Amino acid sequence: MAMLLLHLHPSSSPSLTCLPSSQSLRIPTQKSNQFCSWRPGFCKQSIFRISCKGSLTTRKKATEISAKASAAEKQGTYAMEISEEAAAAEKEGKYDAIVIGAGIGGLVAATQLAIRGARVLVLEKYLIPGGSSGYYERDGFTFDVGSSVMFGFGEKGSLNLMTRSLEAVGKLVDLIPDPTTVHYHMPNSISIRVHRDYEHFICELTEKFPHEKEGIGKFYGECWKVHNALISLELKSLEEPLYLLEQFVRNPIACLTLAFYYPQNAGDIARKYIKDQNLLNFIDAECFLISTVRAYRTPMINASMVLCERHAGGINYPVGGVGSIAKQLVAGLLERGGGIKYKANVRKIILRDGKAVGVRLSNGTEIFSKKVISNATRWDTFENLLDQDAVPEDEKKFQKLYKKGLSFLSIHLGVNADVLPEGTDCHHLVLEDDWDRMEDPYGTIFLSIPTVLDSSLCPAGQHILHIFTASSMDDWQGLPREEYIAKKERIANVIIERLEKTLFPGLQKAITFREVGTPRTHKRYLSRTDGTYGPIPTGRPLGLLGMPFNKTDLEGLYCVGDSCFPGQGVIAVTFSGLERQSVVLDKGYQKLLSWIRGLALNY
Ligand SMILES: NC(=O)c1ccc[n+]([C@@H]2O[C@H](COP(=O)([O-])OP(=O)(O)OC[C@H]3O[C@@H](n4cnc5c(N)ncnc54)[C@H](O)[C@@H]3O)[C@@H](O)[C@H]2O)c1
Ligand SMILES: CC(C)=CCC/C(C)=C/C=C/C(C)=C/C=C/C(C)=C/C=C/C=C(C)/C=C/C=C(C)/C=C/C=C(\C)CCC=C(C)C
Repeated sequence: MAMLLLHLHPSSSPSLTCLPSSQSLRIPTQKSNQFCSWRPGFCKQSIFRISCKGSLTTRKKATEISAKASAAEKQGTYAMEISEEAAAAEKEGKYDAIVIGAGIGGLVAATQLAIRGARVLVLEKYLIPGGSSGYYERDGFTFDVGSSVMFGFGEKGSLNLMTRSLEAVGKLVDLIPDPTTVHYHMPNSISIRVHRDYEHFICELTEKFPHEKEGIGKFYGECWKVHNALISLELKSLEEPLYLLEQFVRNPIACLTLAFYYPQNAGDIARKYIKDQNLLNFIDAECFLISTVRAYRTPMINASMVLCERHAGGINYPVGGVGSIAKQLVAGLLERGGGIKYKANVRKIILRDGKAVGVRLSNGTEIFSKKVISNATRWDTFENLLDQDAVPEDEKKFQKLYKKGLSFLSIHLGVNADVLPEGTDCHHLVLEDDWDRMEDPYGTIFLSIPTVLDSSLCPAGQHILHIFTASSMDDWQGLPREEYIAKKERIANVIIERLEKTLFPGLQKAITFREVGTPRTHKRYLSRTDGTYGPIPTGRPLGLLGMPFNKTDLEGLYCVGDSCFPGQGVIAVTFSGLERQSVVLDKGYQKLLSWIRGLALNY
């Protein structure tokens, strides 16, 4: 293949059936600022199934493959899944593409290539797919490794990227709609639920800040403007000039709207309309949840996508845990002739005449391909997998604009079910008394309780509490083993005590299972340098302007994942996997994009 062709399958509008039937989703527009007209009864917890166009046989085969993979994994033999086509390609040394890493970004890129007939091999260092969106099993509990708030499974618009990526390989996952995206527990006793129903949420927020009713409407209204523009486009890579041209011709208003907001940040727009410092802090928390920085450093396009899509497509939890998404993508990849090898640690990207032509594994094996796609972070890709003299100038630009965000301390708990009050929400953000601690290590606590939606993830009469909070690798390096373990338990206890005080009296005593991970754990199992959660801007960014796309300045080397446009988040890395590369106007257009990114550097 002289070029990579990656884009969404054209036949991609899934049909959604709600079991039992509930009201259909309403997508508010920016005009919809009618507060307090919300009525209860909307979308009770029901499982809905995304039905795919794939044939029954394909789906049956897929289920069998997933079951086989799960069984192999349990027996510890899940080292390699490779189709006959991929095995033949390996023998002939003829892969079209090697993907380093089976995170969601890597798997989406691999499957999108495979459906276009490319011979693809994914190389994953760990034992199972998914990376941060993986899972692990202990004592009857299925824990999500990281991600748990799932966008991209919506019914309408073009942002249902998860559904469409799965559907492209004939796969489906059963979903449980989350009626509340997140329950905020913030300083000054601010307790706010982000209901799936937009008006219900706006109503609750306005009740807390009645004097800011107009500002609230205007800020969120401007977010809807961006969201409406986003959903009206066919979403593909902005690196494809002909696609962009086509979108501009078809929908000039939407494209101009996006171009207008492209270099802007959510915080500046919020400050145009809102004066109350508590409310501005709350909007910072809304952005922090998705970008781990405050609103003035969060691109307006990303903020709008999240703040609106949670009400439009909604947040939906995959039955069986977040890990089922990666399992299904792998099954689809295998059916489309691709392959995946686990415990395959890529040590170097092999360059010939400045061009990426393959990879070398830690056991010395060399595998060659026409293109290499890295799902490792850009730091890992350019600092570890390539020699320093090979790092292109454009990467240095990226490293000036973005730095590694903090890592996480994560606590996975099993608890007796009766410690949770009735009606407890699935996701919580807790910062009790000081807004200034929001971005600090151990400041804000993220809490996810997936078992309030899917009780199959734990033994009867129990719940899972997945708690995480920012933590720096510097805090954990060079400690002797015993000190390391003691420190883990000490800090975890403080976090658990805070939750006991704020949300769940009696929590300590209700714990039946407990496992604590640190930035060292993240680094080890996710192979992310310093265990970083993802890139954050070094200063005040020009919105999304500085974010690099997939193509790198090294011929044959592409990146996907959260250090590519549009950034952190499972739906964002899915977008990053939907690359399409055309040779038409390629070089000149790439130069133009690089020049645009340069503007962010000079700002
Ligand atoms: N880390 C968390 O706790 C957490 C929590 C919530 C959400 N998330 C989201 O998950 C997203 C990350 O997705 P992603 O697709 O960018 O990446 P990822 O980190 O999920 O996956 C990358 C994969 O590449 C593998 N890998 C890395 N280097 C390798 C090498 N040299 N050889 C072989 N395999 C290698 C890793 O083992 C991992 O499986 C982030 O955007 C983040 O928002 C993460
Ligand atoms: C040429 C140029 C440059 C331009 C032109 C103009 C235009 C046309 C433009 C366009 C654009 C576009 C298309 C864009 C797109 C974008 C997108 C898609 C975006 C997306 C984003 C997403 C995101 C950001 C997401 C995120 C999420 C997240 C991160 C999440 C998270 C979560 C968590 C952390 C959870 C936790 C919580 C608790 C537990 C509480």
